[in-house]
Amino acid sequence: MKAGVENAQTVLTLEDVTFGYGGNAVLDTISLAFRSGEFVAIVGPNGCGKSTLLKIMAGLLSPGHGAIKLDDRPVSSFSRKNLARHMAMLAQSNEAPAGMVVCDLVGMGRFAHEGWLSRGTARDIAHIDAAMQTMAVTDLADRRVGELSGGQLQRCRMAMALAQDANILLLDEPTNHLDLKHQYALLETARMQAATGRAVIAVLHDLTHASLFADRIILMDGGKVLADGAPADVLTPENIAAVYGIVTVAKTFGRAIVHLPESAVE
Ligand SMILES: Nc1ncnc2c1ncn2[C@@H]1O[C@H](COP(=O)(O)OP(=O)(O)OP(=O)(O)O)[C@@H](O)[C@H]1O
Repeated sequence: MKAGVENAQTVLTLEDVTFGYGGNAVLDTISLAFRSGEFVAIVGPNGCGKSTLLKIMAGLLSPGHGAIKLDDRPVSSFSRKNLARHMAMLAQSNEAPAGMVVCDLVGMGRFAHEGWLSRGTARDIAHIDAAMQTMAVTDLADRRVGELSGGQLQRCRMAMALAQDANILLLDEPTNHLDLKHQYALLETARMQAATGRAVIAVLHDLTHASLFADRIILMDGGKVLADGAPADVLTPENIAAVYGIVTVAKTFGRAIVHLPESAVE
């Protein structure tokens, strides 16, 4: 565990969660606990159930069996608005209202905090401004969403999630559409969010990024958790071969673990 999060508390738990779409089983008896102050990367091959797991955590899907608890209370017992005060999710889908201007899109992140008489308060505006600055989209504030590039939109959507000011951040492939600089900036932002005590749980495909930025990696395969722990313990060539079916050579650069195809290494 990182320095500074010794007092970390378990904020989200999954107990024996199973889920399937129709008759097709996707998640198989998954039990996990997430703590405040940790940045957890969920990795694994296409179709292994990562996004489904995130949607289950967010209460967007109900498990067939098992329980999901937020601060020891079933997620299903929270109203959507109350849940949004605790959890923000950056979904994989890039859909957003094309005619809306960026500052209003980011402002949608504040809906959980707004009451009938307290809409657009100074506090809301401060959170919106801070989130836009963090994601370097302030200069896009008056642009229409439909006119943005893919990367610009992704950064605005992340700003919306940050504006929500929730204790748990669920990020589904957050670096999608981003260039290298903005990929690193987003992952650094995610790490900083964890450093302030939030639980950050991100689905990532780039294992090097996961090793570089995450405190803990959950490796999934076929709807199950194959490994869960520190990056160096999870991202072994044995685990990569078992899950992705490729033979790799692992090189380390500081925290970063890079898996290169064995056939391409001299
Ligand atoms: N709405 C849906 N209806 C039916 N099947 C679905 C639905 N969404 C996902 N699936 C199936 O569930 C399985 C897990 O999908 P999921 O999106 O969770 O995987 P993933 O690990 O996030 O994949 P990727 O890395 O490709 O994004 C896949 O076989 C997928 O085809």
